[in-house]
Amino acid sequence: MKLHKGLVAASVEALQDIFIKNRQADRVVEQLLKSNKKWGARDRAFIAENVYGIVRWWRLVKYAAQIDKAVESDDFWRIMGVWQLIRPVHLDGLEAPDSLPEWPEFVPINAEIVFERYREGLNTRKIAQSIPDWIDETGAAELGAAWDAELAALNHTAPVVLRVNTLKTDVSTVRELLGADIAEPVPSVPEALVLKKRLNVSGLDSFKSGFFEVQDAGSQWIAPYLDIREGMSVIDACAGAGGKSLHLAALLGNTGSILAMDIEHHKLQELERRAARNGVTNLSTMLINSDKIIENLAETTDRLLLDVPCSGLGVLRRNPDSKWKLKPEFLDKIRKVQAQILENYSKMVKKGGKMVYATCSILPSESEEQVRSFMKRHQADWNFVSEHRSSPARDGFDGFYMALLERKGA
Ligand SMILES: C[S@@+](CC[C@H](N)C(=O)[O-])C[C@H]1O[C@@H](n2cnc3c(N)ncnc32)[C@H](O)[C@@H]1O
Repeated sequence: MKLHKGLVAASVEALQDIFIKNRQADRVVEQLLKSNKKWGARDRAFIAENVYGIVRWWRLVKYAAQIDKAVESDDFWRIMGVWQLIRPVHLDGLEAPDSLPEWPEFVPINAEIVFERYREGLNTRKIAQSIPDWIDETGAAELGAAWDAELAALNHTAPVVLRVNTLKTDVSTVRELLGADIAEPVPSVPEALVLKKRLNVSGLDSFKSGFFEVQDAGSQWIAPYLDIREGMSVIDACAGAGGKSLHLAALLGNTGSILAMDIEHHKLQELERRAARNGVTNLSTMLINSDKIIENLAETTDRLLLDVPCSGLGVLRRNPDSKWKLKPEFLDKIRKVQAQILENYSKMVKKGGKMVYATCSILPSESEEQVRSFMKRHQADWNFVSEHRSSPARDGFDGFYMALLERKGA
């Protein structure tokens, strides 16, 4: 494939935004594509594939390029050139291109040395799988032998998965609208359709009409895990922009009530917009801006979802830049927040009611161990019912954890 210098330069700039200005990769790519409306589908695919590819394989490609810390624009051009050489071998197993274009920016690249370094890098897991030392060590310590496969699976490109909104339509109608060859059902996830071809789904009329939301298949296991029945009161206490609140509303068939809460106002505003599009009529939102808010809701709800803030180490397929931005101190801090949320928010459940504690982390220290430690303190008050995980390696889904607990004594 012939390289187009304008697209390469735009990708280089995007990488600088991500790694120097610390901006989020998906926002950077989205903004770049939006501000270049003349680019065709192939140009857009080039930008997305190269920027995400390099972010995902950042450590390996830097190793092959012999760059320790990318600082100057020259470093990013070199990384981009080296990626053009190794990408076909690394991702598709194809023959590498013979040479790069003779652009001045690529002059320092020696393909022979690049491939020597690339092959050498593949011998060390943290370089081969492009992961910071501390995450590799934490993953190995917590997951043991399972870490290898999970880490490799977390480096795959995630498919686009839709959750059909049963308040408005059904799976076969959406499948027909999108094309049966494009949208395929996912065994064991009844409302999910996985796209076999990249589509700009948010531009489709069926999306604007609220027929579906984009939501990973593993994430779609969480709302049903709460064991809800029509007419129940449900609190989604870490609702964010409401991926799971909307699913809960659909499972309730717009009966009962959902109270969606979060500490961030703008997320709840986005949730309200999405709820209107989805035809949800049983949901209200509440900002958590003091401890009193939670205290005042003591023993008021039949079901509680705690989809707590976490490291996001289960969703690296979708957010590969987060592995470079995550710090050990954040992980320590967020584990304390998770324990506090579980301790304080669980009081909102009525006696005889149920709650689900969920994370999008593959680390037991944020998931199973938090629940074990809660259960140790609250054996008199709570029963542990069950727990489940979606595994990138086993299921091909993002890595989610969910545990169902029941409050004793009705
Ligand atoms: C994993 S995200 C939620 C994702 C959301 N449930 C969904 O399905 O789209 C965790 C959320 O918890 C919120 N959060 C962080 N600290 C919180 C706290 N102390 N109480 C309630 N929510 C909190 C964050 O703002 C974030 O939106």
